[in-house]
Parts: sequence; structure tokens; C-alpha cells
Amino acid sequence: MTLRADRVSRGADGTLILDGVSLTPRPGEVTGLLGPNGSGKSTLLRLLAGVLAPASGVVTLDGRPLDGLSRRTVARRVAVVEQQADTQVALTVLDVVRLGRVPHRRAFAPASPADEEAVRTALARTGLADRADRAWHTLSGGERQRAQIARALAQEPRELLLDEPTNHLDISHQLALLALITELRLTSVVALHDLNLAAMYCDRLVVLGQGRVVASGTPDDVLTETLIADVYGVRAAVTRADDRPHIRFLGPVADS
Ligand SMILES: Nc1ncnc2c1ncn2[C@@H]1O[C@H](COP(=O)(O)OP(=O)(O)OP(=O)(O)O)[C@@H](O)[C@H]1O
Repeated sequence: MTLRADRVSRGADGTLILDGVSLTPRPGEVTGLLGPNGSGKSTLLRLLAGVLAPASGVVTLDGRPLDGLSRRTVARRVAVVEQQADTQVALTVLDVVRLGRVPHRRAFAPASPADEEAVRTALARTGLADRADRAWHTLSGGERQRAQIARALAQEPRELLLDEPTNHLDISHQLALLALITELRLTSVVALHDLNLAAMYCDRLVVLGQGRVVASGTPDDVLTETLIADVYGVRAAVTRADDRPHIRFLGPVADS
């Protein structure tokens, strides 16, 4: 049992952003969320995180509607890394990562050895152990992104939601991050733009187009030349490499 969206819809300013979307991530797998800009990926992740409520449909955690659970209960299970996380300038990396422990601690209780161990492990896994005392505002974009991921890992979630986590990361850190996410064996939902990275690291993919699910399945099922042309308007040659689809982009689909 895990997180699940069942026919969720959500609008803003009189327009439908998500229209009857269902998403059933498999426990322990990485589900990639694909789709063009504005197709509804971030909105769906916010619904799954309980930050936004669906106008219709329901999001459940272990079968229980999210709106009936306390923020703390959800935060003990579900960690979220948003696209642009704003954090106060006066904090250090360590302070930010320690925030991940808040849902596990009683109010005003000092950090336990388990809290400190979770923070230390999260810093090590994201390659930030030597930057723990750095002030947030001195970090590069990629280091901030990794610190937000460390904060999410310190939360010791079972469900992990990431909105374009490879933004700002160089290729080496992109690969390391996605490898880490697959190794964690959490139930992860990851919005991605890079179709080749999605093919390499995701167990299953869900593609949104204009607020609806237009395809879902394994990378082999989903990442076809036809789908890429239909959803992105791009011609592509799809071959196979290391038992996964590999996509070479050829150019925009010609207007006819
Ligand atoms: N609060 C809001 N008010 C009005 N429109 C909104 C609001 N939030 C999102 N939208 C619109 O809903 C659509 C979906 O947005 P969303 O951020 O979920 O897409 P996305 O797939 O994550 O896009 P991207 O790949 O560009 O990050 C967009 O057209 C966006 O402009």
C-alpha cells in the first residue's frame, strides 16, 4: 500500500489543469512523470503531497484519504522536493537537512541520536558531508538542490516525490542522484524532462498531456517514436541500449 491518486481533477483561474488523472505508483519502484511544460506534473505532485486538495477525485495513503490525515502523519511518510525550494538565508546546510527530522520529533524535544544519524547519512549520501556548516546563500544551485534532497532523505520517508530534481545538476550529479533514488527502493514519483534519463532510471512512466494521462507503462511501452511525436511534437529515433530505450531527437515534427 502506498500513495495513490484516483481520478483527481484540479483547476485554477477557471481552467482545468488536471482532468481525471489516476496514478498508482508501485511500492519500491521509481515512477517517472513526463509531459510537456504546463501539462500538470507539478500540480499532480502537489496533490500527491497533500499540499493542494483535488477538486474531485481522491488521493490516498495506504487507502486512507489524505485530507483525513494530519500533516504530521503525512510528513512522516511522504517527502517532497519542489522545483524551487526557498529557504531562509541565515540557515546552514545542516540546519536545512535537520528540518527533515521535524515530523519525527516531539515539540521542543532535543535531537535524538537517531535524528543525528539520519541527518549524517543523508548528508553523506548526497555528497554534502563536507559542506554541512556552509551558509545556504553561499551554495551553488546544484548544491542547494542536493541539500533539499538530503533534507528529504533525512525525513526517512517511504514515499518520495521529486519535481525535476536534476535541474541545476551537472551530468555526473544527475546520474548519481537518479542512481541514488533507484537504490533507495522507496516509492518514488519523479517529474523529469529528460526522456533518456527517464528511460535509464525509471521502472514505469506516466505521461501527462494537457492535464490527462496520455500513456503509462514501462519505458519500452511508453517511449515510442509515435508518442514523442504526438506529445512533444518532436521527431525521434528510438533504439535500444543496455536493455532500455535510447532516444535521439531529429527535430520538430514538420507542419503538414
Ligand atoms: N495557481 C495557478 N493559477 C493559474 N494557473 C496555474 C496555477 N498553477 C498552475 N497553473 C497552470 O497549470 C498548468 C500546469 O502547471 P504545472 O506547473 O502543474 O505543469 P508542469 O507540467 O509541472 O510544467 P513544467 O514542466 O513547465 O514545470 C500550467 O498551464 C500552469 O500555468
